[in-house]
Amino acid sequence: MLTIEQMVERIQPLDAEAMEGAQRRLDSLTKPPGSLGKLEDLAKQAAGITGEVTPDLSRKAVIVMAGDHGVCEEGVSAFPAEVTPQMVLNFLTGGAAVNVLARQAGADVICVDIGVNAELEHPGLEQRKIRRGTGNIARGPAMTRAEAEAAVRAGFDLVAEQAAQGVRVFATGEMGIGNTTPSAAMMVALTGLDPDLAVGAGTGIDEARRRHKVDVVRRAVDVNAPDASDTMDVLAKLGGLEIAGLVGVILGAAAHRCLVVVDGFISSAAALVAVRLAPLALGYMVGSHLSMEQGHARLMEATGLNPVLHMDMRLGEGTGAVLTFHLIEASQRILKEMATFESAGVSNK
Ligand SMILES: O=C(O)c1ccc[n+]([C@@H]2O[C@H](COP(=O)([O-])O)[C@@H](O)[C@H]2O)c1
Ligand SMILES: Cc1cc2nc[nH]c2cc1C
Repeated sequence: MLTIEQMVERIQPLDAEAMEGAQRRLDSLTKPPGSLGKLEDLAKQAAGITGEVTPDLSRKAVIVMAGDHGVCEEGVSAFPAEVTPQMVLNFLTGGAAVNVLARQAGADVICVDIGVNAELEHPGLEQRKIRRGTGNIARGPAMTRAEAEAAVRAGFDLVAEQAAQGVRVFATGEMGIGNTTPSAAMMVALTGLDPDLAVGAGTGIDEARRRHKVDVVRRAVDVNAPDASDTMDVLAKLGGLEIAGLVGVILGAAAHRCLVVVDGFISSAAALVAVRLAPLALGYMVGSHLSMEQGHARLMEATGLNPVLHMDMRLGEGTGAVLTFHLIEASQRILKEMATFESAGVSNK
């Protein structure tokens, strides 16, 4: 059983030699140097991550972590908490948005019950429940430190299993009614940002309810008084089980030299925790889209991620990250299929 420190120690810097090889290959292709912009960055990053200039990135998976939130009793979401287990069944029968987009991208959907407040049974469900939902963060801690560590470990171990089966590209997905509240609370605790700028409309609350949610976030940070220099303390006191699970997914992907595409607001809160625990993990992450959730741009900036897509989405589930799989595939095809100046007989300057 790995400790958080042992997971972090397994993360190595990107392979500079492979990145230089990818740069040389890109510069030999029939285009002005750098003219494919972020597609070139993605190709170089994939080389640095895998250690190969033209890696096999055909196996892709989105890991959808599901968990419930005690803070829902404060009236912070536009939807009732029952939607979390209901949507888990929808993921398992293939009817959710992420299922559709993953089918199109040729990616597996792995649905994980890490903290749903219901007993769920389905042959396709990854059962890794730590507890049935978190405590209400407006009144006390979300979970114990041991529970937070167990949830991180669950995500790390799942990625280890998938990487052993050949998956090289992961997307972070989540489902949890109420989870924009703990995400905003963690962001406030870790960055010192004004809660009014971190709290957004989530599933679609009106401005009066958003102001109430700002107050709930303020109370959560005051009541729990997490130590901002102790990232696991912030995660345990203010986080969520699916958020902690995604921290493990990100650390696991980095430790196993896989790409991990970070989805929207909640996934980015997990990414911020992951970079605070393991700064080297940032090199393994790919920013996907800029969510409509207020605070996402600042959260990505605090994490060091850049969004490649601006699609006005705010669904979660990993939908924006799975869309970004197409751009990763595009960058690989450029590396592998374009003619070189030499092969095509095109003058290079
Ligand atoms: O990914 C995002 O940027 C995002 C923004 C707003 C809402 N969500 C999703 O909506 C749920 C959380 O919203 P809420 O209002 O219940 O806190 C949860 O299931 C998330 O997957 C996701
Ligand atoms: C229906 C529904 C689907 C979702 N998927 C992710 N968060 C969600 C929230 C709701 C309410």
